[in-house]
Amino acid sequence: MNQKPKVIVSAPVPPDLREQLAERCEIVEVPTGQNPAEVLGADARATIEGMVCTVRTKVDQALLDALPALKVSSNFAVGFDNVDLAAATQRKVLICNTPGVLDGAVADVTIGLMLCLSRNLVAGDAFVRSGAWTKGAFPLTRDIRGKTLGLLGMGRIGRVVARAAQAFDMKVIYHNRREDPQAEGLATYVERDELFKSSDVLSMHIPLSAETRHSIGKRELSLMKPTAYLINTARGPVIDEAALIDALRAGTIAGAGLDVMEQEPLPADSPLCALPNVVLQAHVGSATHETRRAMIDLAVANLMDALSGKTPQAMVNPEVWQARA
Ligand SMILES: O=CC(=O)O
Repeated sequence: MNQKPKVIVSAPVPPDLREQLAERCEIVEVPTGQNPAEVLGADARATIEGMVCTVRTKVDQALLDALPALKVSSNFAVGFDNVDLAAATQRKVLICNTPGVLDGAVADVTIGLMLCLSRNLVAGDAFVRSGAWTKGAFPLTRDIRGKTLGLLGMGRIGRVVARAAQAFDMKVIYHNRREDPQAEGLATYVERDELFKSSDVLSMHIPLSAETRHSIGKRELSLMKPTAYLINTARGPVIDEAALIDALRAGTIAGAGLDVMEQEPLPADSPLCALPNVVLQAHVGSATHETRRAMIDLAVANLMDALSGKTPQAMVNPEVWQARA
């Protein structure tokens, strides 16, 4: 009888799914976010063929060196900025992720942040609770209806946000590396600077990479309208946070809604926490019971498929798979 392949589980896999995985693989537990190279001894690591992990696991050169038999690493996330993709591809380690199943949940948080900012809903809650309402009316806010929503990045999530914005009668514009035929009828392509200049609400839907890190800085922020809001549900480091804090303090832009930051978890002494024109969330774009279940189902299916020779549904570096065939 063939031995079951050994896999690291370093993600919240629910018991029923864990049972299915255990029928096909030998599970080696690594607490979520801990480095398998530090948790496991060299003997245990030597025969690991697969891994399912969160973005808190850095799949870098050092970890790849520590897992010499690794064939597949399956991210419990759509983002894969935790992975040194060039190193993984060079070592023929297949990287999988969870696109598609979280688009609606992330889009919902994007729209939620937009409404919180434009209608000042978070401050409104505090206003009522504190009794301030008994002393006077809450200040007027701003409509989003008829305004322009700009999307930087027009992938799956951007398209769901664009569709949702139609229900608010918003004009949607976008900028991508190239014009996207799938955006036709949903949003109008504009040049990058035009996106910053024309948006009343500007939302980030780009992945984090060497190219996009700090790609929104002082220059981009200075192009924006002083009445505009910036929303980030993608990855914190795509924005130069120091420049954003300066812009928020100076009133270069009206406010920001951030589900992601440069440092996560965000410490309470971050200047962001002291800014009244910011709405913060704890990186919860995909954090619903339904969506997280769909994500872990897909992440584990990707892992089991890759180890059993079946083409996984979602591969980040499919060239590794093709080269194996
Ligand atoms: O941030 C969440 C993800 O990348 O899935």
